[in-house]
Amino acid sequence: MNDISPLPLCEQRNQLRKQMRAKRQALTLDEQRFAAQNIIPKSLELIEHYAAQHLAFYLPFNGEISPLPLIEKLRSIGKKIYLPVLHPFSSHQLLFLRFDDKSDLSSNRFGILEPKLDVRKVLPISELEMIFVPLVACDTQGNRLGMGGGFYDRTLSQAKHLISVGLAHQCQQLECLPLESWDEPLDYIVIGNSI
Ligand SMILES: Nc1nc2c(c(=O)[nH]1)N(C=O)[C@@H](CNc1ccc(C(=O)N[C@@H](CCC(=O)O)C(=O)O)cc1)CN2
Ligand SMILES: Nc1ncnc2c1ncn2[C@@H]1O[C@H](COP(=O)(O)OP(=O)(O)OP(=O)(O)O)[C@@H](O)[C@H]1O
Repeated sequence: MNDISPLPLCEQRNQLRKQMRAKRQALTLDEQRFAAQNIIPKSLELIEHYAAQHLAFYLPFNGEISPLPLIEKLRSIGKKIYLPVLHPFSSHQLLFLRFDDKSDLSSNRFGILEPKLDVRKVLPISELEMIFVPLVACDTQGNRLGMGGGFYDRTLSQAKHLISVGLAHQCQQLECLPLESWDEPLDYIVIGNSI
């Protein structure tokens, strides 16, 4: 007998993750460069709209859209930039550390660069104003599928004051994502259009 039962939700999400990770990794260097520039005007508009000074970003890996040209621009106009660091004791929690010219970086257990842990550089999350998040896929309602660790869902559920902005390649946006009860929708998604 054929099994026609639908895949469990977590399996559907894992399959989608795999497909969507492959799509962003297939982008060419030129497409990546174009997209990283393309997100700048809309992101600046949002930041100025909220007059935000303390902004969290991420360092790109695995084909994620790069916020680095945007970060450079923001630093040149005096904004304070923070990056996520895996919490050393509290599993699946993130700390946010100041990122400036003097930041020492090292790879975390996923191979993502992050500032070396230094308690003097940690910003309490209550003082962050906006958070720009990476994603594997998003939908037109602002829902997000990430790498599967639940790091950003936990952060967003603990900091309701944060204005959250997803950064995505065009090929990462779908009509509708399969959602779980703990998923935290984003306030905005900025799409980096392709060439
Ligand atoms: N650039 C960036 N930084 C980020 C995130 C992110 O998605 N992008 N995160 C967002 O949460 C956190 C890290 N979360 C991650 C969760 C899973 C994997 C990952 O590669 N998982 C592998 C299994 C690897 C293993 O278990 O060792 C996989 O799924 O293939 C990477 C990052 C914090 N920093
Ligand atoms: N607010 C929360 N509190 C506790 N556990 C949570 C919370 N949010 C998510 N989780 C747990 O995290 C795990 C992964 O969640 P999910 O697959 O949605 O991660 P993701 O959003 O893709 O990952 P990430 O945010 O790290 O990119 C799930 O097992 C879920 O139960």
